[in-house]
Amino acid sequence: MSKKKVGIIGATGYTGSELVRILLHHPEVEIAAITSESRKGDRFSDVHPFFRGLVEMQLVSIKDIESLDLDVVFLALPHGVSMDFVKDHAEKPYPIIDLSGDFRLDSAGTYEAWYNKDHVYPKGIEDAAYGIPELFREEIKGKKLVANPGCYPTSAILGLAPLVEHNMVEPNIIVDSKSGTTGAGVKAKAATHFPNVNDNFKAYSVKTHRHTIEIEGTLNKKGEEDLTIQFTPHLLPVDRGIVSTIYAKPKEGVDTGRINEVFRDYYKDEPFIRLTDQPPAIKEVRGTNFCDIYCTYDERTNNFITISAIDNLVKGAAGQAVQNMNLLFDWDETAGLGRVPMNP
Ligand SMILES: NC(=O)C1=CN([C@@H]2O[C@H](COP(=O)(O)OP(=O)(O)OC[C@H]3O[C@@H](n4cnc5c(N)ncnc54)[C@H](OP(=O)(O)O)[C@@H]3O)[C@@H](O)[C@H]2O)C=CC1
Ligand SMILES: CC(=O)N[C@@H](CCC(=O)OP(=O)(O)O)C(=O)O
Repeated sequence: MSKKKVGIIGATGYTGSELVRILLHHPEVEIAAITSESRKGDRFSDVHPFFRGLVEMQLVSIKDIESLDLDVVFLALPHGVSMDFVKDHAEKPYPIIDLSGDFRLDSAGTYEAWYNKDHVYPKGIEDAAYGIPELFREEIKGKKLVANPGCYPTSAILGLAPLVEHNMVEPNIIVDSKSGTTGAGVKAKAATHFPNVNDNFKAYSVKTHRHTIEIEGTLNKKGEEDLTIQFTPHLLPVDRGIVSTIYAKPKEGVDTGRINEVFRDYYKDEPFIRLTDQPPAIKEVRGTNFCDIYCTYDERTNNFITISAIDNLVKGAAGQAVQNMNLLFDWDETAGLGRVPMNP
């Protein structure tokens, strides 16, 4: 069987180059096009020198992909830009896996409220499946459009889903997350400038981060009552990795001693979820599609505590996108993703 042809749109950024890194060793695909508007005509390895001798192909413009007969397209574009692409290419035969936030929420109104931007293609929101395979495997299969989740939401949702789906927790939940700076993208900005991040640590977007609604909206599809998430992101002085620490009160009458059994059962056949007996570390998942989760109950404070760790560029973005592609094509879900974490 010939390999499927993949297009990667927006590959001068971090998730685009991470997609190339993963797909280079995927047994079922060949990379047919890598696009950039700002660097078209340059070699991919000129933009990302760590690919020298490995990927020497030329970057092309989005308008050049039409002649290539692609089988699947990944969008590694900023939100607000992806939706234009999806609108213009909705009738093409290939499925699109969008890494931006443009199709993750439940309506154009919700999007406009949290992103301060008009949505140009609300039909895409109706058509898209939310791409966390562990929770929405059946909905993702056969879709033309997958809304790949945000990095913080991936870590929070996977750390909470078993408790929410088993109706074990009160609806007010605290999610306290810390991310490496690649989460902010490749463009230079003051917030991620070396002296502002190095040897430093701070919270940002308190009460207002757009991932709050993504976490709430997604978990509400799984639970019996609507949740309110107090989500606070923090910036870590590391390049990649996210740890989320989650606090939830058990519902009256819940058998709190069952928490480990509930998580074990919920994730029993999941190749990328590893339940840990101590709090996980970002270096234990670095470069991989794993989400490591620790869960416990604190009798003194009457809190469930779960702690999850992912690599924001892999399970939080490109790796999960490849996992979604594997589902769409009915391939082994782990194809191309079998890596050992890079530690130290
Ligand atoms: N970084 C992360 O950890 C995660 C990111 N995401 C999402 O994935 C998408 C890609 O993220 P990431 O790779 O970090 O982003 P980057 O900012 O690193 O890269 C975005 C790419 O999009 C292209 N682009 C096209 N049009 C525009 C435009 N108008 N403004 C800016 N860039 C443009 C650029 O390439 P060129 O101009 O050369 O064509 C650029 O390389 C985003 O929507 C992000 O929110 C999701 C989960 C995690
Ligand atoms: C550290 C950092 O800045 N992280 C980004 C989130 C990255 C991500 O997942 O973004 P999307 O939902 O836009 O895809 C932020 O807080 O905006």
